[in-house]
Amino acid sequence: MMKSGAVFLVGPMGAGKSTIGRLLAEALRFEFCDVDREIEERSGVDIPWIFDMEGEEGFRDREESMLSELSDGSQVVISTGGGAVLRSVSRKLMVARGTVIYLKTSVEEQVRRTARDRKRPLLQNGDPGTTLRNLMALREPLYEEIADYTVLTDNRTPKSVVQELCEQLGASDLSAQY
Ligand SMILES: Nc1ncnc2c1ncn2[C@@H]1O[C@H](COP(=O)(O)OP(=O)(O)O)[C@@H](O)[C@H]1O
Ligand SMILES: O=C(O)C1=C[C@@H](OP(=O)(O)O)[C@@H](O)[C@H](O)C1
Ligand SMILES: [Mg+2]
Repeated sequence: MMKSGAVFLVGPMGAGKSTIGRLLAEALRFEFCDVDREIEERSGVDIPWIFDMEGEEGFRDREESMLSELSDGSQVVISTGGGAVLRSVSRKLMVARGTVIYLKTSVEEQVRRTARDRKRPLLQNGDPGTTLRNLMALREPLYEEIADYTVLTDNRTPKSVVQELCEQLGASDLSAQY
């Protein structure tokens, strides 16, 4: 069942957080926010630019404060970026403010889904498979630590993931219409 407050999607790059967040919000008739897109829209610069000019820690500062600002309400689905769980302040905030869903995805699938995208600075140097495997080793314990629900996304359409989420959240009537 859903706690009161927001619904947070966490998981690695390519898990489908941005895609599934939008669809889940439609199905639940909630608002939708993507932390990365909000940062870009409000600052007028893109994420690669922020990483270049301010470094990863500069981006993490922006991410932490945007997550806090966006999640101060209910009936909202919030898609985070893959590294949002790195800050303990953000992990505590998500646990306190709502329901956390971990979209679990194999590294092989993450590689396939991110292959054509040049907008993820952490994947622009070196072998993406190696990078994603190393990031998962560090981050998966953090996703697992805060998740209320874990859903596997390999070999599934976004629609089928959304359907399962609606059922887990106790909104299966809406997922049926959807
Ligand atoms: N369940 C899925 N099955 C197949 N492709 C998916 C699935 N979820 C997302 N995708 C695709 O993978 C890519 C990355 O998805 P995205 O939502 O940006 O992931 P994230 O926000 O977790 O990094 C997009 O091209 C999207 O269309
Ligand atoms: O894993 C990460 O550290 C990042 C993931 C990206 O979001 P997605 O997970 O939506 O790709 C974005 O926040 C930034 O490029 C950093
Ligand atoms: Mg995303």
